[in-house]
Amino acid sequence: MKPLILKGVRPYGEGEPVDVLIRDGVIAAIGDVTEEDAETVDGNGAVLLPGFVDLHTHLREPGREDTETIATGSAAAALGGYTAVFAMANTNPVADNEVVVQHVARRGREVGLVDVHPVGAVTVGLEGVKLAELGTMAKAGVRVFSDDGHCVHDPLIMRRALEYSKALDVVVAQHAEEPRLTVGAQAHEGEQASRLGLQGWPAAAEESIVARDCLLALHAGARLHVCHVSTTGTADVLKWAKARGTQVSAEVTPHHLLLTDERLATYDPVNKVNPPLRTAGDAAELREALAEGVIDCVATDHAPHAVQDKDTEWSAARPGMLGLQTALSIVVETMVRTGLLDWRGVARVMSERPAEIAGLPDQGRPIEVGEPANLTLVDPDTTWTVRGAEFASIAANTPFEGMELPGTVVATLLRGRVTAVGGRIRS
Ligand SMILES: NC(=O)N[C@@H](CC(=O)O)C(=O)O
Ligand SMILES: [Zn+2]
Ligand SMILES: [Zn+2]
Repeated sequence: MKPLILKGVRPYGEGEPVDVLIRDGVIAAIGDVTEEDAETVDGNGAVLLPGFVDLHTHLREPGREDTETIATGSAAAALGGYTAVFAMANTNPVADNEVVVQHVARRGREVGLVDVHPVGAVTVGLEGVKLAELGTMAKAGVRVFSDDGHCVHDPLIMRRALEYSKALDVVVAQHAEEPRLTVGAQAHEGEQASRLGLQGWPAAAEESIVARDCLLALHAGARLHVCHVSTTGTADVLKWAKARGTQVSAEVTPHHLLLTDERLATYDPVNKVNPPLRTAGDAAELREALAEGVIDCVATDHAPHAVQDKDTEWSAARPGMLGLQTALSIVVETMVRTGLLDWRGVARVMSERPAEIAGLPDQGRPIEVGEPANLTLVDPDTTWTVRGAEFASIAANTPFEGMELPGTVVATLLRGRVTAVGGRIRS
C-alpha cells in the first residue's frame, strides 16, 4: 500500500491546517510532511476526526438481503464516516450462536470497508426465555450482546445475563421496553397520539426497565449499555444511576435528537420507529444529556426496511429508519451548530466513547503519530440534500428525505486505506 498524505486538515477542527502522513496503516507524521510517491487527499481545511464507531446497526444479513446486506451496509457506513459498526443480532436466523456470528464477521472482513462486529443475542431466538450461549460467542469474539428489537424483560434472565457478561468481560445492551406497557403501541403516549387516534407507547415503559436494569447491574457489579434512549425520564435515571457508581452507558440516535412526534400528523410510516419519536422537550433534554455525558454516545439504529413493509398503513408498517449516511449531519445540526458540542465532543460521542464501551483497542484513538489510521475527514461547511434513493443502502427509508443538512464526509480511512472519498466507495 502506497503512503497517503492528507493535505491541509485540521485535527479536531483545531489550529491551522496541517499535513498528515499515513504509512502502513499508521499515522507516521503530522505537520509539514514530504514524501515522494504518496497518494494525496486534499483536505482544504476539513476537520479530521477518529473514525466513527456505531454500536447499533441493523445489516439484515442473513435473512433480509432484499433490504440490506453486509456489503451494502458496509458501504453506507464507510460513506457515513464509520470505521466500525456493530451488527445487531435480530437477523434470520438470529445471531444467537457461534455459526451466525462467525458468518457475519467473516462477511464483514471479505467486504473490508468497515470493521463489522457481530452482536450476539442474549436469549435463544430473541425469545427472552433461555439464555443463549454467551460464553461460546464471546470466545468467537463477540463483545456486545443484545436482544435488540425485543427487551430482555424477565428480570431473572436479565440478572443472569449481567452476571455472565461480567465474568466474560462483555457488555449487555438493552432495548428498554416493558412489553406489558406497550401492547399495541404505535406512537409516543401523549397529546399527539390522542389527537391522531394512535395507541400510546408510554415513557414509563422505557424508564422503568432502565431503572430496573441499572439496579440489577449495580448489584451484579456488571456493565450495562442502554440502547436508543428517548425520554427525559431515562436521562434522569441515568444521571442518578451514574452518580451512584453504576457502570452504565447509553446511546441516543440522531433521529431522537432532531425529530419529534409532531411529524406523525401525516401518518407517513417513514416516521415510525421504536422507541417512538417523542416530544420537543424530550429531544432538547437528550441533546443536553449527550453534551453533559449523561448519555455517552450517538448510535444510528440504522434499520433498513423494504418498501412493502414500510410504505403501508401506519399500524402495519415496521418501525425503523436508515441512519448511517445521515448521522454525522444530524449531529452537526443538533449539537455543533447549537454550540452544545465542539469537534472534540463530536469525536467523543461518535468514536471514542463507543470504542471504549465495546472495548475496541484500535478505534476511537487519539490523532497522534504511531496511532492506527482509522480516520474520518469532515467538511463542516458544505450542505447537501438527503435523497434516500441515492444511499448505498438497498432500502431508502430515511425520515430526512429532502432535508438540506450541514456537514459532509470528505473521506474515510480504515487502517490507512481510503474506503470512501468524495462521496464514493473505494474498494
Ligand atoms: N428501531 C426500530 O424501530 N427497529 C429495529 C429494532 C430496534 O432497534 O428496536 C429494527 O430491527 O427494525
Ligand atoms: Zn431497539
Ligand atoms: Zn435497533
